Amino acid sequence: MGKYTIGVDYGSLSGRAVLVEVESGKELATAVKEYTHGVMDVFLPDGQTKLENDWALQHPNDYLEVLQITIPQVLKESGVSAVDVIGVAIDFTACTVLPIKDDGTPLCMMDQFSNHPHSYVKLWKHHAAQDEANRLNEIAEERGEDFLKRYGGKISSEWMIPKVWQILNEAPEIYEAADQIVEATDWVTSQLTGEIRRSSCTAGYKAIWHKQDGYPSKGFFKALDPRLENVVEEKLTNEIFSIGLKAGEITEKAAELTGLNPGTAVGIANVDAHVSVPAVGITEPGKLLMIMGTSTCHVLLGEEEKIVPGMCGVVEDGVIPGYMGYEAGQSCVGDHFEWFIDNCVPASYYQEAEESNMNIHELLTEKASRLQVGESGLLALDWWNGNRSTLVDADLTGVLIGATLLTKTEEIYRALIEATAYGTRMIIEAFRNNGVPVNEVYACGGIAEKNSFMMQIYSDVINMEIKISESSQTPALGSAMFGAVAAGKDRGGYDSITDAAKVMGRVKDDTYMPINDNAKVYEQLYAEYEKLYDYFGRGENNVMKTLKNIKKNML
Ligand SMILES: Nc1ncnc2c1ncn2[C@@H]1O[C@H](COP(=O)(O)OP(=O)(O)O)[C@@H](O)[C@H]1O
Ligand SMILES: O=C(CO)[C@H](O)[C@H](O)COP(=O)(O)O
Repeated sequence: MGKYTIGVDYGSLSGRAVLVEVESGKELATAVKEYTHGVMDVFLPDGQTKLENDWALQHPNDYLEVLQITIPQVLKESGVSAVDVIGVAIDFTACTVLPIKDDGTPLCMMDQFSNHPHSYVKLWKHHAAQDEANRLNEIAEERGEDFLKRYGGKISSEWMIPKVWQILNEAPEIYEAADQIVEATDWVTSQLTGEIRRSSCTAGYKAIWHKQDGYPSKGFFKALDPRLENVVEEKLTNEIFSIGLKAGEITEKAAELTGLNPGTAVGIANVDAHVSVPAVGITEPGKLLMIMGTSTCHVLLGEEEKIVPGMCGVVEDGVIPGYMGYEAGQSCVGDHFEWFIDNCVPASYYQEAEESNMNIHELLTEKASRLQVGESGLLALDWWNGNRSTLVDADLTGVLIGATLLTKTEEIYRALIEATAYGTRMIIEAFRNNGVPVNEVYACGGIAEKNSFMMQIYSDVINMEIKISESSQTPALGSAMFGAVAAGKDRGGYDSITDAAKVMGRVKDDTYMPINDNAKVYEQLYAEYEKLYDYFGRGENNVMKTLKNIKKNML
C-alpha cells in the first residue's frame, strides 16, 4: 500500500497544501486558500482602527482556515485515505509572530484585545520596529556582542526581538497579557499537535538563538530595556527543537479540523525559504537556492561558520542537519512589480493585455523582452521595501535613474527586474568574498515558475547557469518531505531529510544559460549599480532617510 505525506506552505497572501507520494515524490493534489483578511496594512478587521505606516498584520484564524479547507481538499482530490497519510509538516513566512496565551489562544482572538493592533500577527514585512532594530544594533555593537557577526553585522527590523520590543514599547498591556510571543509557523504546528515546540530554524534565523550559546545574555536584554531582562523565560523559551524531528502527532481536535487521522506524525515547523532547499535536491554546500516570490530569499549550505557582512544569518543545522545554513534576502521582488502594475501602468496597457488574453505581468514582460540590454538607459535600485541584504536597512527606498520624456512603461518594468537581479548578484558576491563558495544556482517560487524572461536576465547578470525546481509548490513539497521524516522509516517515511531529498527532491531538465553578449553589457550596468548602492546605502547620501523623516513629521 502506498504511503503519503502532506506539506502546507503559508505564503504572504495564501496557504497551499500538497499531497505527495512518499516513495516517488510525485505530487498528487494541491489546494490553495487565500487568506480571508489578506495582509492588513491600513485597517484592522473592524474597518476603523487605522494602522500606522510600515505596519503589516495578519489574522491567525486565516491560518486555521487553510488547514480546514486545503487538507480535506487534497485528500478528496487525490482519493487518498487519511489512514495512508503518514506525516504532515508546515512552513511559513518568517519572521511572522503573534502574542498568545499559554493555552495557544491568540490575543487578537480575545474580545478585550480584538481592536488592538499589537494583538495581531506581525507579518514578516511589518517594518514598524525599525527604531527598535536600530537601537538594538547600536547597543549590541557598543557591548561588542558576538552574535551580531552571525547576522551579517545587523539584526533586521523584520526579526523577532525588534518586534517583541515594539510591542513592549507601544503596548505594554499586550506584552504583559501575552504568555508567549511565538512564530506563526510554531503556533500553527501547535494547533496540530496540542503543544508548542519551537523550531531551530525560526529560533536560529529570526530570534538570535545559537545551538551552542543559546539566546543573547540577560545582560544584553537588560541593556536594551530592563523590562526585557527575562524576555527569554517570560515570552520565548530556551527549549528549541531541531528541524527534522517530530513535533508531535495530530490530536483529536486537529483531526476534526483537517480530516487527518489522530496520531499522524507532525514535523517540527520550518520557514518557507529554508524548507525549499531539500525539495530541489540540495543537500550539500556550494549550491545557492533563490526562493523568488513576493520577496527573494537566498539559502546556501556551508561547511564552516563564516562571517558574511549583510547576510541574514548563519545557523548550524538551520537548513539541513550537519551543515551551516546561510540565509540572505531581498525584501522586495514580486512586490516591486506588484507596486508597479498597481500604480504606474496606463489603462491602455491593461486594455491591450485583456485583448491579448494575457495578464499585465505577461504583457509587460513580453514588451520588455523586445528591448536590448541597456537600450532603455535606465538603472534602478531595488529598495522599494528597504534593503535586507547586504545593507540590512528597512529605511532605504527606491531609485530610478535615467528617465526621460521618452521612457516607456515596459522599460521601467525591465529596469525594476534588472535591479532585483543586480541585488542578487551583490549577495552572491558577498558570500564568495567572505569564504562561502557559490558554485551553482537554483531557483524556485512563483517568479521562477512564471517568468522565464526574468530568469534569463538573472542568468545573464550573475553570469551563471540557473536550475529550476521541478515542483511548482517547492516549499510545500519540502514540508511534505519533513512530514515523511517526522514519520520515520518504520512508518513508511525516511530517517533523514537527506534520504528524503535523494528520492523526492528534483529540478527540471531545462536550465537557463547566460547569453554572452548580454552578460557583457550587464557587467557595465552592474558596475554603475554598485556605485549607486554604496552612495545611497552606506551613508554618503542619506537623502532617503531625510525624506522619510520629513514625511513622518508631516503625518
Ligand atoms: N509573471 C510575473 N512576473 C513577475 N512577477 C510576478 C508575475 N506574476 C506574479 N508576480 C509577482 O509574484 C509575487 C507572488 O509570488 P508567489 O511566489 O506566487 O507568492 P509568495 O511569495 O507569496 O509565496 C507577487 O508579488 C506578484 O506581483
Ligand atoms: O524572510 C523570509 C524567509 O526567511 C521570506 O522573505 C518571507 O518568509 C516571505 O516569503 P515570500 O516572499 O515567499 O512571501
